[in-house]
Amino acid sequence: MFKNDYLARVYAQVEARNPNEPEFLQAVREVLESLQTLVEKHPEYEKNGVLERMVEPERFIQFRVSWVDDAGKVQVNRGYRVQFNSAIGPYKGGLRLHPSVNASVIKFLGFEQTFKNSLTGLPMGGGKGGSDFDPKGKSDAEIMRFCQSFMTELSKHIGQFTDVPAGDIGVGGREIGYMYGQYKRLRNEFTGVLTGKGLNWGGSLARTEATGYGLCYFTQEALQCMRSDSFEGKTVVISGSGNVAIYACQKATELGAKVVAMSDSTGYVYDPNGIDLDLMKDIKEVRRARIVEYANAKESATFTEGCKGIWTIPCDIALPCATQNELDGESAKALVANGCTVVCEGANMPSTPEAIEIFLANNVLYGPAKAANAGGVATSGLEMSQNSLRLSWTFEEVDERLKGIMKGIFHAAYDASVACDAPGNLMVGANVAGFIKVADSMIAQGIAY
Ligand SMILES: NC(=O)C1=CN([C@@H]2O[C@H](COP(=O)(O)OP(=O)(O)OC[C@H]3O[C@@H](n4cnc5c(N)ncnc54)[C@H](OP(=O)(O)O)[C@@H]3O)[C@@H](O)[C@H]2O)C=CC1
Ligand SMILES: O=C(O)CCC(=O)C(=O)O
Repeated sequence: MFKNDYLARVYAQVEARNPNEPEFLQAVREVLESLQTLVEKHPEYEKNGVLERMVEPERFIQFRVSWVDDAGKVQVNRGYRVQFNSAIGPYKGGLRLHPSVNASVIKFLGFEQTFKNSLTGLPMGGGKGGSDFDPKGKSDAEIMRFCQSFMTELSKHIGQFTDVPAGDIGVGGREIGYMYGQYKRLRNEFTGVLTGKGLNWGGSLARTEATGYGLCYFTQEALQCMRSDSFEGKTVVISGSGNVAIYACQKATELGAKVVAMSDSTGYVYDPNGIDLDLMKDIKEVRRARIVEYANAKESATFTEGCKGIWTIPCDIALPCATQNELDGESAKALVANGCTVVCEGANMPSTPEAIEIFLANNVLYGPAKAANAGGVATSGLEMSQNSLRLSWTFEEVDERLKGIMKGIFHAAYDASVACDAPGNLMVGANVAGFIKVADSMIAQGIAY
């Protein structure tokens, strides 16, 4: 509930304008609720209509993506790009290819991205895009034709100084390659218009690993500063088995933890001996197969259908790395009852508001997505820097910078939580710390920019 009239008014307007967009409303409500103390101390935000402007995307583009499947049949999907906020830099954020993609999902992601990018300390505004195209079961040739058609329209709206997309669910190195090739064909320019590029053509070392590694660096710093503890000896459960989940598993294991479960949209595998990451990578990154294959290949592992059950596995640390609202109140209660004391989010908005309430009420160290998973976009920012410099840094150099950025994000969120009378509440802290830089830049740039 809003104790502040200004925030209540802004939220009521967002609700009225976006009535069928539950994910977007959820993301906006969380941020506005976190800003109560700040806006009371800073009347300039209301005076300059900052919040009214911040909740409305600068631009929302929706377009037809037609392509021809392997049987010669015409298919039509819907493409999106939201250019949410450019106050502190060019729009920046991933592209998602998944049948669940719609305006609400794209807008919640773009809204969150604005604060996340601000937290990295790098000059990047917020954007996001994608399509309801389902890559599952499509041939390479179909993926290529879809990506080319998608980029034919998207290319009119992006550019290295305007908007720099990257990967998200369903978009990895293969898709970025097809899209980059099409952009180059259309524009005849070799620029850093996308990140997550291949290493031979302008990509950055460590971008593939960055979101998962960054999640663990953030969690490790939070554990150390708030609990005098670490990953060492901990049992970890990770949902998902895509880019973020795989590299979170790798880094958590390197830091001394045992990851005992991972999932995909069909179900989860439990391996009390610890996930065999080489096997998981072969199944997911090479064969693009279902996770049941892990249990088929590994005697120590079991497969259970359905995604939710993964949160009933006893663990010390839970890292949700699949998708939005995958962890609800019931799952949060199960985690707490089984002794879980740390939840840090690799996915965007994976915990429902009920789940977050349960974590906070039970003193769970809760690391919200826009802080904890910012390592991916931060390293995309480092890819942009390298492209501008016409240089490539070593893996170690990028990884060191990533580590520094993740530690910095934890401290910015923690310090802001203290300043807002909510010490240790990293959700409030991340929202406030991310907000201030964007809000002050919007004021500095005037209203009609
Ligand atoms: N890639 C990046 O750099 C960043 C990603 N993120 C966020 O991390 C999350 C994962 O992204 P990423 O690893 O890149 O994506 P991938 O496509 O590589 O993997 C996604 C994983 O999540 C599972 N998943 C996706 N949708 C659902 C669903 N509706 N229900 C259950 N499981 C689902 C997938 O299972 P299946 O294969 O069966 O669909 C897969 O295991 C997303 O929330 C994304 O926005 C955040 C910051 C940066
Ligand atoms: O690397 C990027 O630009 C975007 C990463 C992303 O989509 C995210 O942070 O959610």
